[in-house]
Amino acid sequence: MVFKKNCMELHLYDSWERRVRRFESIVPGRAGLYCCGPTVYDYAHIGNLRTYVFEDLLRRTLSFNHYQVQHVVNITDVGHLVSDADDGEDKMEKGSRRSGKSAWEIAAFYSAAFMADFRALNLLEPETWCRATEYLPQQIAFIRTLEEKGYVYRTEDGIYFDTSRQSDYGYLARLDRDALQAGVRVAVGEKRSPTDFALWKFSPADSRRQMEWDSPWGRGFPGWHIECSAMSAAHLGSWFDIHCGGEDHIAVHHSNEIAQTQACHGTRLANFWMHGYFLQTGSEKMSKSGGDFLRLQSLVERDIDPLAYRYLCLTAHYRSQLEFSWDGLQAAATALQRLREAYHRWPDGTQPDQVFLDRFRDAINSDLNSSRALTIVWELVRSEADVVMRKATLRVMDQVLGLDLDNWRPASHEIPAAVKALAGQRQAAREAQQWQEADRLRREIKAQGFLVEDGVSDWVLKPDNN
Ligand SMILES: Nc1ncnc2c1ncn2[C@@H]1O[C@H](COP(=O)(O)OP(=O)(O)OP(=O)(O)O)[C@@H](O)[C@H]1O
Ligand SMILES: [Zn+2]
Repeated sequence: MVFKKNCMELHLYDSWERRVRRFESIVPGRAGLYCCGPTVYDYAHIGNLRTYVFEDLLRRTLSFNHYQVQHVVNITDVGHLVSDADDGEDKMEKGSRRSGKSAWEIAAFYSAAFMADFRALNLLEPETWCRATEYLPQQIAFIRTLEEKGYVYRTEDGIYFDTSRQSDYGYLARLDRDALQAGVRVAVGEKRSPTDFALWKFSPADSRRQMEWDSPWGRGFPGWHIECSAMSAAHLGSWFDIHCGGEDHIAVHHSNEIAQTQACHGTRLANFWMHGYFLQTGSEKMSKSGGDFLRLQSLVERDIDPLAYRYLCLTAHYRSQLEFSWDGLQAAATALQRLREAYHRWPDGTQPDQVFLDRFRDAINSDLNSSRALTIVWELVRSEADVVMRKATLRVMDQVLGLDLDNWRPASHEIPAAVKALAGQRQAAREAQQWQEADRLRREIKAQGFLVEDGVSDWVLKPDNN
């Protein structure tokens, strides 16, 4: 798994070939990057966000290697069903029932929440965000071409892609189709093969969906996989540089994107397929469906800077699973704090240390070895190199790591223990309904330069800036 060759040139792991190979862009100097985006029926959890941190690291590394990156991220706001086998409810309609809001309202709400997380993690804004519901004509045209080429069939509930037409279907996942096919019952109105997938699903005959459109095959909605093939091709063409997602996409979503693109355009869509591995809780993938998940906001509520989570992600290689623990996160927060303090102690300079920078480039160009890159960062920080040079070097490295060192400001007021003690006394006075004493303590806290605010079950202290 570890890639040892000296690779000042960028080398990346390609899931299609299952090896690390040299990255060369299709158009010199430019790199097209498509990343499967969130299904906006709920908040993103920090597992989802780990994948976007990996993709951001990739994007920054491409820029570091002087590629002009065209980065496209989709928003899945229709068609992602609860089950990968094309059964069950659309996650958006399910989210709508849960919240009592319309599917359109929750799509807008959770897209905005996702983008707030994106910014909090200092992820670079993609050139293009694209929503599946805004690309219906492209998806329908795609399915029509597949139909004309004889790749589809109709069942009672939709239009399906016939995977038996492709001898190498599922190559990305090295799928054993014969084993899958064995023992499968074939019935009228059902899929012909377990690997076949929906391109278009019909609205139920007896009820209306919130999100549905007319099509040549009947009223309904597009399948999840067609959206990514259609939108990536719309923005990057049907043969572009890199397509990313989480490891769970290899077996179904990306295998299906490749199958339908091969059938429609004769390409496997992207030259490199790259996958971020899971954030785990216990031995399980952190997942929304599992219910037990942490949001970025859950960390903020515990006073943990979102960038500490970014740092934690960088400590592990993107192709290894990362076990979440609060201790690990706290250690990342401490390391980030020390890095920030060192950086801000040093005077500004413009001349980086070339030897350290070359070692850093070598690490990051070795299939994004971010943990090795961080080790080099700390060697630099603890080195004897001139501090002005150290700062200039760290500034360049941070363009890749994205820890936003430049914009961090030391807190102007640490809250003194004596003020915290006064706030505790005031809380006790309030609980005893001694309102005058509570007010007196509030004034005393204010005299020391702090404001105390009452939360639902606790109090919060803030510097009094007036
Ligand atoms: N635990 C995880 N760790 C890392 N990446 C993940 C994890 N779970 C999902 N992802 C990735 O997050 C991205 C967004 O996925 P999406 O919003 O569709 O959520 P999802 O896969 O439906 O999540 P869940 O399975 O938790 O319901 C995808 O690239 C997916 O592969
Ligand atoms: Zn996708």
